[in-house]
Amino acid sequence: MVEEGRREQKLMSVVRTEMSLWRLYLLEFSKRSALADEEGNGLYGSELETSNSSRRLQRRPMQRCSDAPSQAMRNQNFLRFCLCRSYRASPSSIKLYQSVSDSNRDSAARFITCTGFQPDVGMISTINVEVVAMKAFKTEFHVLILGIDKAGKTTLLEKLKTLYSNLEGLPPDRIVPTVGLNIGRIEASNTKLMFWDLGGQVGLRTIWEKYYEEAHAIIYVIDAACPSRFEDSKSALEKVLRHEDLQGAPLLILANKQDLPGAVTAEELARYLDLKELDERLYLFEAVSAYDGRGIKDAVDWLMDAMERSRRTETLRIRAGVAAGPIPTVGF
Ligand SMILES: Nc1nc2c(ncn2[C@@H]2O[C@H](COP(=O)(O)OP(=O)(O)OP(=O)(O)O)[C@@H](O)[C@H]2O)c(=O)[nH]1
Ligand SMILES: [Mg+2]
Repeated sequence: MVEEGRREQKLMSVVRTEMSLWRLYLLEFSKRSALADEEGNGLYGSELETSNSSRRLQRRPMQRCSDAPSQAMRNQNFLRFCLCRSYRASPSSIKLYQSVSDSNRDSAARFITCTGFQPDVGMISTINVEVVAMKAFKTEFHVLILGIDKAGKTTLLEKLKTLYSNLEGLPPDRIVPTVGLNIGRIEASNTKLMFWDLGGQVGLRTIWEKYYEEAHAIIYVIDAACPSRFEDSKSALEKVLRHEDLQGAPLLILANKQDLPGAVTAEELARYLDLKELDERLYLFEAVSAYDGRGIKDAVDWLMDAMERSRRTETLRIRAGVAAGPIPTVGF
């Protein structure tokens, strides 16, 4: 009892504001979901309901208050936001439901029940959260690394492996021009990324488009220290951007080889390329060196964020059949 009282006290000190309350739940939530994720599964609500904090809160009587709908909406939005951050999922792949029906249980989607308690307005509410794309949380993002020959694509891929995995990537002096495809897998901030690095020689560029449909994003590498090849880089990139299979794919343009004295900056490169095909695509120019690694982490951070926000990611998820689910209920 004393132990329980202490727990309650501790809980209530955390539950001072709505924000901290939700953080508490999400802590619980993410711990358990992460466990389940390792087995490739999500969680059912009942599993979460057995957690101490949830059980404690659920015992309180249900009440309603006058501004319940707006509070509920605020909660939902905040919860959705937190889930997006926690799982790097896109907001629309997370749907909140009023209740979990038996038919839902049969679906591939998993349910997680969180109990919400708002001390400020004295309202207790139960939100059943269906994370429709539970599997999608562990979806691998496919990133195409493109660019003309000798831009430094494979060197970049090997550097990414060194920076983001336990494997030491190949040193630059062991890298040869790419004829087929190099694949690299890394995990950054709980997100899995798979890179496809293709050969950039003229005769090999026709193969690029075979990978477009499945790609979440493109990294386009340019040798920033070699202005004589900018024109070739620009026209190859424009062709990539015109391809309809890459519609909406976020684009990260890397001004590589910054360790070399003559390398132009990302801004100079952007000015030079003067791309007209960007439309509403998310894009960024970033100065990097695949040799010494500068700029790479910032570039990868941006890329992950862009892929999460990108509508294309959602489209690919839907195509893979993971985002299908019942119609969400708004408010409760
Ligand atoms: N100084 C410097 N050299 C680099 C850098 N990145 C790549 N290189 C060199 O540029 C040359 C081409 O690098 P690769 O990684 O093979 O280029 P690639 O784009 O994969 O070329 P393809 O496979 O033919 O399309 C090699 O000599 C690399 O050592 C860099 O950041 N700085
Ligand atoms: Mg290569």
